[in-house]
Amino acid sequence: MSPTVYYGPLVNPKNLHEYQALPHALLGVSSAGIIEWIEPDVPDSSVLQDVLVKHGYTSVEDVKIVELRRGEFLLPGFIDTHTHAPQFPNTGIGQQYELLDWLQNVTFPMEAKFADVAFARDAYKRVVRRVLDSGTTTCCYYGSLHLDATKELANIVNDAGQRAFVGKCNMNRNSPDNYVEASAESSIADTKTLISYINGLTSTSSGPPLVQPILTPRFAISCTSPLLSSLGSLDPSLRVQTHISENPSEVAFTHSLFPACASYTAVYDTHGLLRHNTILAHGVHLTDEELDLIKTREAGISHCPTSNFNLSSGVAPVGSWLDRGIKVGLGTDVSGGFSPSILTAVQHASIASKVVSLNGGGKDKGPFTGRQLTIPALLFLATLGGAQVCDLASTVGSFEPGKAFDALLVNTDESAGNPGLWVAGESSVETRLEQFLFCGDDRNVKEVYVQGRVVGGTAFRARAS
Ligand SMILES: O=c1[nH]c(=O)c2nc[nH]c2[nH]1
Ligand SMILES: [Zn+2]
Repeated sequence: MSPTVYYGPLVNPKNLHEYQALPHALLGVSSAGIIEWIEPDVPDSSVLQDVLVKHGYTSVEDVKIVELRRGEFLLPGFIDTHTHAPQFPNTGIGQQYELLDWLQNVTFPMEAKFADVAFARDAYKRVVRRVLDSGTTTCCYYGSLHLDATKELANIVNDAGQRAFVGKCNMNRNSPDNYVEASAESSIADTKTLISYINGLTSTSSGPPLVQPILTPRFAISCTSPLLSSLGSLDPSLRVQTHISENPSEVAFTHSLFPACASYTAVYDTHGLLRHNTILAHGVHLTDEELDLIKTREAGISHCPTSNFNLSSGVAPVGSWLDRGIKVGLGTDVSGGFSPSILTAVQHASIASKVVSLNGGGKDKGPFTGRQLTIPALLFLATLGGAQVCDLASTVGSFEPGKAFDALLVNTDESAGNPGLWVAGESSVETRLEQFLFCGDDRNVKEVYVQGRVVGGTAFRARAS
């Protein structure tokens, strides 16, 4: 890969309160896919040569220059902090159920099919392509409980060049006979085998491996205490993903299974699974004491609003989490959620925050509690917030020298094939971003870059076909 310089509009999240919108930016990416420098304002392309010389190139010939066209802008890639690869074939069905019935009637039967590795391979190829083309450059994947199928998922993600965490479910109780692990010991043995396998994959890009293993206790209900303890005593540098406090019946069942634990959160904490690299999906019904514990342990929460609406789980008080300083990202949670796109999660996160706001209360507790999420906050959750939750904020989530170039080239021009929604003429970068977040879809995702390499998007697909 040659060094590349991108020239044109760029959107860069900074924090929950602000983002940069630069109409004429220059961004230099090394041949290893690392951002080397950003020039925020180069309105006149005639000075391009001077700027390049300043950054060590002797001439324009030394680099590939990608000049963005009308309606295009660069955005850091989306980070999906929670989804289930083996549930994609179920997308869009089952919304009549709440969580526990949905698991029994819809989800476990589908996941059980992933015992068949050929079936898994076929499904996972399509899953990973769809997720990448939706603009997700980093994804936290739950696999099924099957070792071989989850190895296939890791292979496919690695071959596709996506940055990802891949885990196989640990679940040795309260699951159907045809979809349960035989014992805590066999669950741990398979988990260790998967970790070694993923750590042994050869990365398709330069730099650190894009695919990493992640511990995946499905949720407390499906794991015995010995299984949770064994997982908690594996290498603490391993990330953990699990579900928490999604639905009232789930919370009550969890309390009945772990009567000695003060709370659902305490179940994970007492088993060594609540730590700075833990991703907790949902958290809709967490108490103040639990939120304090999550903050103390520096764990993060994956907010999955599409799923929370779809399975009638509730409306998460995300603003109060943000005011407490808890790390928050977005998750699609397919197929509890019915869309693989973080854009849908952004839209539903906005609506969920408006529902919380309409219900009133708590506005005096901080800038986010009880208020609707702003565009800077929504953008942050979809990018940098997700990176923090994944313990990857020094690598991805925004455009900064030293970070990987994980990015989207967004096309909001009429020609993208999602026409009629965009303000005609020369609208500002801010307007285009807001319209993309609320009306955009994968037709507007022209190129998807992971570590500088194009791995998805409409133009990528057109070139491949
Ligand atoms: O949204 C969810 N999806 C799942 O597959 C699941 N398993 C436990 N809890 C869960 N919640
Ligand atoms: Zn989930």
